[in-house]
Amino acid sequence: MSISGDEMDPGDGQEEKIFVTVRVRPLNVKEIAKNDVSDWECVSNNTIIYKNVKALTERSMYPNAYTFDRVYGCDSTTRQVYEEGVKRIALSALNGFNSSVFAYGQTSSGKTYTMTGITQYAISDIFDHINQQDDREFVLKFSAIEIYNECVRDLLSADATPLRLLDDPEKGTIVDKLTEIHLEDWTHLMELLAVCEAQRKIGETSMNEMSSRSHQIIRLTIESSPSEVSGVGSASILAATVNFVDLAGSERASQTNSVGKRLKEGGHINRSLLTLGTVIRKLSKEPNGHIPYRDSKLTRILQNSLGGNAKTAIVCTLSPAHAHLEQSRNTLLFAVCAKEVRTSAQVNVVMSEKVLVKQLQREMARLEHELKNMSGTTNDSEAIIKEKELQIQKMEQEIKELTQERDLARSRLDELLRAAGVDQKSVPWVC
Ligand SMILES: Nc1ncnc2c1ncn2[C@@H]1O[C@H](COP(=O)(O)OP(=O)(O)OP(=O)(O)O)[C@@H](O)[C@H]1O
Repeated sequence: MSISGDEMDPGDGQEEKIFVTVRVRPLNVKEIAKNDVSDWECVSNNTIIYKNVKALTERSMYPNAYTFDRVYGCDSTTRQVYEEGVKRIALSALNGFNSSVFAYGQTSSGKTYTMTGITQYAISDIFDHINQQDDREFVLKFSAIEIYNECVRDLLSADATPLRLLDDPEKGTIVDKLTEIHLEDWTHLMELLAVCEAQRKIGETSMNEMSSRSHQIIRLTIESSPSEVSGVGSASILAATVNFVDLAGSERASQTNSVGKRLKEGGHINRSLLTLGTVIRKLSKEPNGHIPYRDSKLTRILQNSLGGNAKTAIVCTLSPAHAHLEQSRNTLLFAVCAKEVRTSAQVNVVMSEKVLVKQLQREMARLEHELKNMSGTTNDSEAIIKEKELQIQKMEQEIKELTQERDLARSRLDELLRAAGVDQKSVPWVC
């Protein structure tokens, strides 16, 4: 697989908007059984409209048409959602840009369904790309984080002790002691994803038998360095991460009939999503003002993806059912704000000690060479000066001799004039 310029948009350090898409899933069996109807229609590649005619005649504070980078109706495939924009963002990590792909939406709207496909398509493309490159060597590292009830957990560790978040002046927020596993191949990926799935907190609610009760971040770190055959031209080492974020779904306790444990989870989920919504809204309206990233673990961990050094795509998922109109509108409002948010991704170049030593050695050799050339030039100049000095001495000697000869000639002339009795003053050429 080759990555074309279109797919691997460089744009180092340039601001760009978050790529926002909306995907509507089909009505599910329960919704059909309740004779619910579909409220939404994608009328073009990027416009989705509210099609409930009765409501159109009512005065509504909500818009009835929304435009995004792409919209996908209920007959769309995850492959389409991936190929038409999300892929470009995800694969930019191969070129050293941090990137993130999020799924956001109410519970049971299709976030996990969409993100599972996107994660696998993207990592499959990353493997293909790596296999076709012989001028660079790649190392892939896999890690997985879960945020459950505001606690951060390592999905690759049997130890459920919450992990601490630390502030790194260069990298931003980092998850302390997070397991990173060297990813070998496709089979290895499938094993790791299965471990994450088994570890992730899933519970049954009345809206989704397999509801994700936590936020999940699958993180792939891609490091690449010039291979032996590539020569010195491309000496940089690139390191970037791509995050695949499957958020827990926003929900109303009344709709999910939550009590006890599920209600508590729902409270945490909604609070962190509220912070995410506030962060996105503030970034879209006053990006230079105070952004409350630190109000939730989710926004702290994803700070770079939301307004910093990253390329970001958000897939907002909707249930089409009329029963979920309010939630769908909230999701669309989130999406409207998200499309105004700008990030500015930079190529992340790192130096290994080996490369650093090599570069210093090269620089020293260059300086030594320059020094030698300079001392060569100095020697030449000294020789020229010496030669000139000799010439000057010779000329001074000649002047001295000529002056002596002139004086001798004058005195002889005086003698001759005196002997001839000629008055010297009457001879004009005798001074
Ligand atoms: N586009 C789609 N086409 C067909 N089925 C879908 C689609 N999206 C979701 N589904 C189905 O709908 C159900 C709910 O989807 P999913 O679990 O992905 O929702 P979710 O948004 O992740 O929910 P939660 O927030 O509760 O975890 C699943 O059975 C899934 O297979």
